Amino acid sequence: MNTLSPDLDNGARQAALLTVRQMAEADRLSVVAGVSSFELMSNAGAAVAREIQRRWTPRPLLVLCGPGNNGGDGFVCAYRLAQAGWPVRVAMWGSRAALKGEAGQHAQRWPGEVQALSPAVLEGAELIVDAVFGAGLARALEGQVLDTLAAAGRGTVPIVAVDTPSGVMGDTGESLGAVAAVLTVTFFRKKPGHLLLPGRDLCGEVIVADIGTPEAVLDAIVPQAFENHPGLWLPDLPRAGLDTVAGHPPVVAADATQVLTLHESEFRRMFDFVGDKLTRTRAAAQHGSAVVVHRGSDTVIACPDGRAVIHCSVPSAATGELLGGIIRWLRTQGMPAFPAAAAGVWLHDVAAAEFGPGLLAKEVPHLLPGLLRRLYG
Ligand SMILES: NC(=O)C1=CN([C@@H]2O[C@H](COP(=O)(O)OP(=O)(O)OC[C@H]3O[C@@H](n4cnc5c(N)ncnc54)[C@H](OP(=O)(O)O)[C@@H]3O)[C@@H](O)[C@H]2O)[C@H](O)CC1
Ligand SMILES: [K+]
Repeated sequence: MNTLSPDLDNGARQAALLTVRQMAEADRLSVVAGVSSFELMSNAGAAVAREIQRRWTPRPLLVLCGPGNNGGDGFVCAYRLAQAGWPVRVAMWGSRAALKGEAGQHAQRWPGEVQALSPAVLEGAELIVDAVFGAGLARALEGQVLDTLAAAGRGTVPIVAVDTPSGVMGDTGESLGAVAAVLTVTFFRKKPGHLLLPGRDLCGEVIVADIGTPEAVLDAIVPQAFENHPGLWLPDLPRAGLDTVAGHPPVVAADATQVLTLHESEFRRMFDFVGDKLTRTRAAAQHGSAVVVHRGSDTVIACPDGRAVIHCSVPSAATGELLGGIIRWLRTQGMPAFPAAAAGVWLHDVAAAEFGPGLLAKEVPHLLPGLLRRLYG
C-alpha cells in the first residue's frame, strides 16, 4: 500500500498535521469516545508543567492566561507547578469569572491571586508561560496583550508557549504580533503553523504531548497535510532501488505527473496566488495538475488532489538542479510523483549534509542507494 495514498497508514498517521478546525474536531470526537474536555485540559496543562520541570529547576514563574481554553491550560500548569513547590504567579487578560466551561472549572482551582495583564507583571519573573491565545486566535494582538508580550520578548526571560506562541496562526504560521518562545508544547499533533515560517522560528523547540486523544479520531478527520518523514514514503520506494547502480536503471515511470521544483522567486514568476505558502502551493499544484515543490527552509510539496507535505530544513546553498536530479532518479525507480518529491526533498537534505556542497546531480545514482539502505535499517 502506498503510504502517501488516501488510506491513512501508520507513517501518515504519525506525520499528520491538523488544522485548527480539525483539532477542534479531534477534541469533539475525543469527547464522543469518552475522554472529557476537562480531562483533555488537565492533561494539556500537566504536559506543559512536566516539560518545564524537565528543563528548569524551580524559579519564579509567571503564567500569562487568556480568556479561552488556552488560558485554561495555563491555569492547570500554574496549579501543577505551585503544587510541586514552585513560586508561581498568574496574570490574566480578561476576568477569571468570565472563563467558561472546563477553563472556568480549572481556573477556580487556582488558590492564588490573579493579576491583570500588563507589562508591570513581568517584574521578578524568571520564566514565563504564554497561555494567552492558542488555536482560537482570531485577529491581531493589540492593547495590553501586545504590550505585555512585546515587553517579555524584549527581555531575556525564557518564554514557554502553550500550543502556539500567542499571535501565531495555527494554520499558516503567520504572526499577528507574536514573540519568540524557547519551547512550545502542543497537543496530539502539530499544526501547519508549527512548521511554516515565521511560526516555526517563533515556536523554538516543539514538543507534541499526548493528552489522551484517541488515535482513531484521525480516521474520521482524514488529514491532508503531513510533516516530511521517511515513514511517509519509504513503503513507496521499490526495494529494487536499493541495489540499482548507474547504468542498470529499471526505468519504470509509476505515473506521468509532472514535478515542478521552484524557489520563491520562480514561484512568483509563474503564479500570482495570494495567501500563505501552504495555500499558494496547493493552488499551484491544482492549477498546473502537477506536484509542486515550493522550496525554502519550509519547503511545501503539494499534490493536485490537495494533500501536502511540509519539510523543515536549515537553509542551504544546494541547487534546485540537484534536487531535480534526485527526484528524477527516484521516479526511475518506479516511485509515483508525490512520494518521490517528498522523498527527494528529504534525501537532498541528507545528501547535502553528508557529501557537502559540491555534490553533483550526476553523482546521485551512485550515492543514494547507500543512503536509502541505511534508512531501511
Ligand atoms: N486537542 C487540543 O489541542 C486541546 C487544546 N486545548 C487548548 O485549547 C486552545 C484553544 O482554545 P479556544 O478557547 O478555542 O481558543 P483560545 O484560548 O486560543 O482563544 C479564544 C479566545 O481568545 C479571544 N481572542 C482571539 N484572538 C484574540 C485577539 N487577537 N485579541 C483578543 N482576544 C482574542 C477569543 O475571543 P473572540 O471574541 O474571538 O471569541 C476567545 O475568547 C488550544 O490552543 C489549546 O491550548 C484544550 O485545553 C485541550 C485539548
Ligand atoms: K499561547
